[in-house]
Amino acid sequence: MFGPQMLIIAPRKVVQTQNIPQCNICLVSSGPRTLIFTHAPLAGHSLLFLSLSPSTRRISFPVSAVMATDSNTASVQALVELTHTSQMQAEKKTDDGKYDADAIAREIANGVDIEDGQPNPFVFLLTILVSFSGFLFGYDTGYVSGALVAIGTDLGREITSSDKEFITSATSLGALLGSIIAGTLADVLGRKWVTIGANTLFVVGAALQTGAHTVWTMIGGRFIMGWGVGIASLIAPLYISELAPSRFRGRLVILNVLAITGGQVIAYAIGASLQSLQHGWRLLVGLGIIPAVAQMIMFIYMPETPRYLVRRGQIEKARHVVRWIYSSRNGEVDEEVVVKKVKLLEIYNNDQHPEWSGYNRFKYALKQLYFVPGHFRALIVACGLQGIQQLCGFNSLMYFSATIFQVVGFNKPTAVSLIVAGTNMAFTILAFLLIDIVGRRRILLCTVWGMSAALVLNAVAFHFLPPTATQSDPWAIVILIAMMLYVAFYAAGIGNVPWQQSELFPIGVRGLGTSMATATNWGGNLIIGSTFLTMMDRITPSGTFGFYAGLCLFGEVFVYFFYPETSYLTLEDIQGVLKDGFNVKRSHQMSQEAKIKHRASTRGVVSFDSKV
Ligand SMILES: O[C@H]1[C@H](O)[C@@H](O)[C@H](O)[C@@H](O)[C@H]1O
Repeated sequence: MFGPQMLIIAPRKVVQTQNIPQCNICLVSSGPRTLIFTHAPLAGHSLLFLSLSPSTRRISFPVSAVMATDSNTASVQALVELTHTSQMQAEKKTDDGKYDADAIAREIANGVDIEDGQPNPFVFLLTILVSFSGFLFGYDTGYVSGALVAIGTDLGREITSSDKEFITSATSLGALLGSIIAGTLADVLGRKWVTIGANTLFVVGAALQTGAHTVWTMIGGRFIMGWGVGIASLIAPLYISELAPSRFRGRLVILNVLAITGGQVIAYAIGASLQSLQHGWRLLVGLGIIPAVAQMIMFIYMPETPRYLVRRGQIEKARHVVRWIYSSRNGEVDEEVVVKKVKLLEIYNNDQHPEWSGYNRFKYALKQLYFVPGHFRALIVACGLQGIQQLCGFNSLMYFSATIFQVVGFNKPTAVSLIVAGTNMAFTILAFLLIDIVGRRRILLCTVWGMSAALVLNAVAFHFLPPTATQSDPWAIVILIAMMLYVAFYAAGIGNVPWQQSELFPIGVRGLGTSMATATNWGGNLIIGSTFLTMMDRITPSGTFGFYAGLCLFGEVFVYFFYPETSYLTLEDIQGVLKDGFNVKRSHQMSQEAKIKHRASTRGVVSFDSKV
């Protein structure tokens, strides 16, 4: 039962208060949480408490004070409206003038987070459609190794090693540039139209390569396609995380990574099967046009994300999308809950300067990103994780595993590479199953050290590998096992967690912040892709893998000190966590609380916070 004895709640720190006499309410902000106190004496109890913390807004009780906090008037206004609705509900009286306990219970139940319900299958469908971008990212970065060995003299002459390097890195360079502008474009044009634009680049780039008869046309095609890859690699996780209910967000973002790794496996497999077909590589490249066109057409009918719509002041449209996302399987949805959800989005995502030009917005966001401590912390975490993902050296395997396995003495190096790509995909599925249950931080802490250990084993095995080794040499087998262990640890953790990057940034700087992080990813990719073979040559394979092992250890330390737990927290909660520090401990506690609450509420028990 719901009783006042459950309401022992006190804000730890009142940051700022402000009177809103006409509304008779009080908002008190304590760290990432905002508490609202309203004036509505309830059957002998003087306190009504409504916690608006995104993770705890499920309680409503009377209070006597009238104060408010928030320098943002629009936010306060939205909170005020929200409180009014709740207050009116809570004040329902029975015929004899007493407060209606059932009505109050209903109000409390109404306070149960919209996020606790089952999202509509439509969310999964949208995620799958968005993940076509991930597939294209994987396919287009994956097919190059197969295409390079099959091109022969089709580009007018025998291609040299440096041609190969240019053809490979043109995409990484294009992706780096594309990712730099993608975030700002997404903020100005919207997530949907930028995705459609990326598809156009995929199609133009692939068409150019398919019909290429010179090395430079091929490089040009790869470069244009690279812009599409860079933009898509940012937009897809951004779109998904702005759309997903918080407790599914991790998994839904991983669906996109699964599509990346799936695209890589398919590109490897098609590449291997078309190897003996004359001009087969043209078909391999051209096939990439099909998913790009399909996604382009489907995206015309896709909605924008509710957070973007709210930011643009399109509230009715935002409600419409929220209705879709949270309606039950038979299409029912509680309208009041929808209104509340959109109001909450307004509080955190409202655009304070709708009249600003794109340039002014960019300038303002840039300043905010670097000078608002919470935003800058988000940037450090997002870029740090993306840097670790690439500098751990994984893509040297993706791009050159066939070469490595050839050196080791395997007869069918391309087939062995397919094992690497397959392991990558299989363990991404494991991450998909575990991420929201285990948590992003814990999954990284458990896997990054494993990558380091596997790399050390690899380095040792290379050291003892005889120069004339064959695939039956024990050290060759150790190398294969070490590589697979390394890939498994990578795919279960750092291969996908950095793509959760959008959740770290508030909407005002989300586009720019994710751009910087994605550019860090592609910058790292470019560095690894263009130095790996030289490093193997200059400092030996053992030195190269030993170096990557050291970088992984550094990554483990970074995660330990700087990466807060974000699973089960709403995007708005996460930004609160980073406001006054990295708050690793607090985030862990909040995440646990949110998880427990979710479990309690899905079992029909309403749980209350005793600590705020
Ligand atoms: O998350 C992806 C995935 O791990 C891919 O396999 C890898 O090639 C990409 O670089 C990475 O961003």
